[in-house]
Amino acid sequence: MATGRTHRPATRSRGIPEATVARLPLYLRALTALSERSVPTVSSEELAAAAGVNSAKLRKDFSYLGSYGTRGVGYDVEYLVYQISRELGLTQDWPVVIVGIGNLGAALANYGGFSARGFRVAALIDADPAMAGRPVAGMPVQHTDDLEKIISENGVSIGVIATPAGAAQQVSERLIAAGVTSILNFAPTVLSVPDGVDVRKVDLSIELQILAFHEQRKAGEEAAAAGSAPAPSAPSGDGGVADAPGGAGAAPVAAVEPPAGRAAAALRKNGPEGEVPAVMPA
Ligand SMILES: NC(=O)c1ccc[n+]([C@@H]2O[C@H](COP(=O)([O-])OP(=O)(O)OC[C@H]3O[C@@H](n4cnc5c(N)ncnc54)[C@H](O)[C@@H]3O)[C@@H](O)[C@H]2O)c1
Repeated sequence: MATGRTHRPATRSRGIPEATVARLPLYLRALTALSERSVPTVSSEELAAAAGVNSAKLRKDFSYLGSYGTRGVGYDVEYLVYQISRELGLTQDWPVVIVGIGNLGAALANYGGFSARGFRVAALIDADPAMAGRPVAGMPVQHTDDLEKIISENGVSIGVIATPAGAAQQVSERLIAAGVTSILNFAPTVLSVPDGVDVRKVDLSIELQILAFHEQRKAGEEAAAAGSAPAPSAPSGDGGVADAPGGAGAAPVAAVEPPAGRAAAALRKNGPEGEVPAVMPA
């Protein structure tokens, strides 16, 4: 697909694995809470527990950052906050646009957590002419006619899509042609994007389906333990998703139809590290 722009390759700095990158925000959230309580150092066990990650994995992840901690003391909280923020690119301001200012888009625009983490909402964009100029979260909604101009004037590289599913592909193509290279997609559809464009997908209904799967399995196990019925067979291992931040483990257990046509092509194109749910397992 011609995009009118050369995209940077989707590689990670210093070869940090994608799964590690996906856990860095979990560590950062836990470290920020410690920093707010003026805790100076933290052990790998404490931090792993606070982040909901296994401590051996945490130590391995931090080794990619060149951070090994001090025996008997642990990790310096402030320095780790800085290191992880730098690795995630959070030491700079990232302007983002939100496209589709309905229920979800307006809620996202009102969410204070973006700016607290260095993401400045540069513009709110909607296709409904009746929305144009209407204030949402203190900003006037702008019409999609001006999308390209808004992206270029604000130097936006991250776009959030909160439109109906049917509009999302076309919106993504316009965003990308205008210069956006990362998309957070809330619409329940698989986006087909060129190489070099990163897509993260948030789908709460898929998360609920995964929980439903676990509820069903637990109910079967309880019934089996009570001797009233055999437990239904379940995939072996730890339940599939808990160890796979970034969502690579989420899709196989979700009760969804296999994707067809363009969606399947996009999945093949993006590969396992491509368009993946952005919701982290707890
Ligand atoms: N990922 C999740 O967990 C999650 C949760 C809730 C909703 N959603 C999805 O988010 C999307 C928005 O949901 P909602 O409840 O806010 O819907 P909504 O109908 O309230 O809002 C959609 C908005 O998109 C605008 N729009 C439509 N086509 C557009 C286009 N081409 N360009 C720009 N704007 C356009 C509409 O004018 C409207 O204001 C839906 O796809 C929904 O399925 C996802």
